[in-house]
Amino acid sequence: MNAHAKISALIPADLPEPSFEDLAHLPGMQPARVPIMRTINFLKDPLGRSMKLTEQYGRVVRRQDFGGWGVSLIGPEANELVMFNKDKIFSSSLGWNPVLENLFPNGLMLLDFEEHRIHRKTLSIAFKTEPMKHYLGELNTGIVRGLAKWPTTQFKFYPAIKSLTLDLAAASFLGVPWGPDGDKINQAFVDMVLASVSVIRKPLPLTQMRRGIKGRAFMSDFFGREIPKRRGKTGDDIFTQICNATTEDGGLLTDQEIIDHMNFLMMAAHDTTTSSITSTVHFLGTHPEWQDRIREEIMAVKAKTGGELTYETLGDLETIELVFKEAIRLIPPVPSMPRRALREFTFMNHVIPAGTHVGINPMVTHRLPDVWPQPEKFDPTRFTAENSKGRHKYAWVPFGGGGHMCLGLHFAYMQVKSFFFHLLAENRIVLAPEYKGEFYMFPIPKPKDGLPLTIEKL
Ligand code: HEM
Repeated sequence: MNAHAKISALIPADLPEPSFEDLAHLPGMQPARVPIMRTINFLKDPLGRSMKLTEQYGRVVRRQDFGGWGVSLIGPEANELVMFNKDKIFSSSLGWNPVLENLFPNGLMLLDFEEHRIHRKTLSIAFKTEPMKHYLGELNTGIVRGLAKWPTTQFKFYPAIKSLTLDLAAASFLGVPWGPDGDKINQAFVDMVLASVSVIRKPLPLTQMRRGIKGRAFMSDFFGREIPKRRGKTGDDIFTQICNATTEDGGLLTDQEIIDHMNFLMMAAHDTTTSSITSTVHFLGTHPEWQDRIREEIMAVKAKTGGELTYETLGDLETIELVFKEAIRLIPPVPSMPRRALREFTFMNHVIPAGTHVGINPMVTHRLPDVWPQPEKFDPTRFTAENSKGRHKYAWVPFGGGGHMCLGLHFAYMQVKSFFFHLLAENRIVLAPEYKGEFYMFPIPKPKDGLPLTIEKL
């Protein structure tokens, strides 16, 4: 496989960039006098603004965000059309590249169609049962060690979990503790992630993008030096698995491909897991009765296994799964997903031209009242088998769907279960009385105040 991408043969070279006039027949925004103000206002309240647009215009909305024109498609049917992508109309590569290409070029999510399929199949080896069992062991050990270091008085949860998930990644992704280079790797990685969501997209001096690009160079160098040590070796960490993964034609990935995949994987895993654990903790704090129900299941697992969380007992922790699903319904870690239409298509009787930037929006779909009665209410029982009957398959899409559905989904569930298993067995999460947490909902949700709380020993 060629190291550098590689626009899929299905992507026309002369794809137009639709203007307001090209989209004028669609419901939605009029051109703003000062477009940057529109972006600023959107960033102030992404959820409120997006909900309002849907109430005002419906499920196909012409939008002017971040300077350009595009279309938001809302609802389960839209999600299915775009994510399932039966007719290969939508390019993920052309959707995500403007956001991520500088820092995470050729990451799996930035590939399309056949090329994507081949790489996805190759990487899947790292998420099979045997390596997953090993990761669980690493997660259990790392979480117990990490929790022991947390204060017994009030502290900000968000920075603490962010640092813990990064430590956990060292063991399960790289198979080593961060070591002497640890702080530098940590910083390089944090810089890359921050740059990927920074407003200034050019690597000008003193910008986050410049720091991110430097971080990428550092990480690429780190992975590049490590690859020869991993090839031909056995190892249960994701990196070693990928260094030895074979493609359909029996070959190994090139060094550059491994570097690109590792950089992307760590980014895809880190902030999303941090965000989702944080929102779950937030809702468990505001609804403590769910902590007790989860604890009962934890105790049952402990009684069964002699105290451990084993791979085989993950399925017994059903309640944490319900709570987690409800938390990421309300606060999806990836609130919207970009694509670009390669051909003209029709949705809900609206003809949408080739080249259009198309956004699908879990943040809004997850709050549609016809799909989710009393959408603002935190109610994990929505996800019991009984209550899920008849719900559209694409109504709940925090992990996406179709060909690009999150490859780390089971890893994420496992990490979340391991975290709460160890946290709640002997502790409870306590928020200040009357605490009302608020989240920045975009680009990756996080609490505005860092989520101050106390972990109280029972
Ligand atoms: C709660 C945690 C997570 C959430 C909510 C999440 C969400 C998502 C979403 C929405 C996508 C699809 C984006 C699109 O279609 O445009 C995605 C893709 C992906 N995620 Fe995750 N993710 C999470 C954790 C992880 C973890 C832990 C890993 C790795 C261990 C991971 C690896 C990936 C990869 C490789 C892709 C690209 C898949 C492809 O394009 O085929 N994610 N994730």
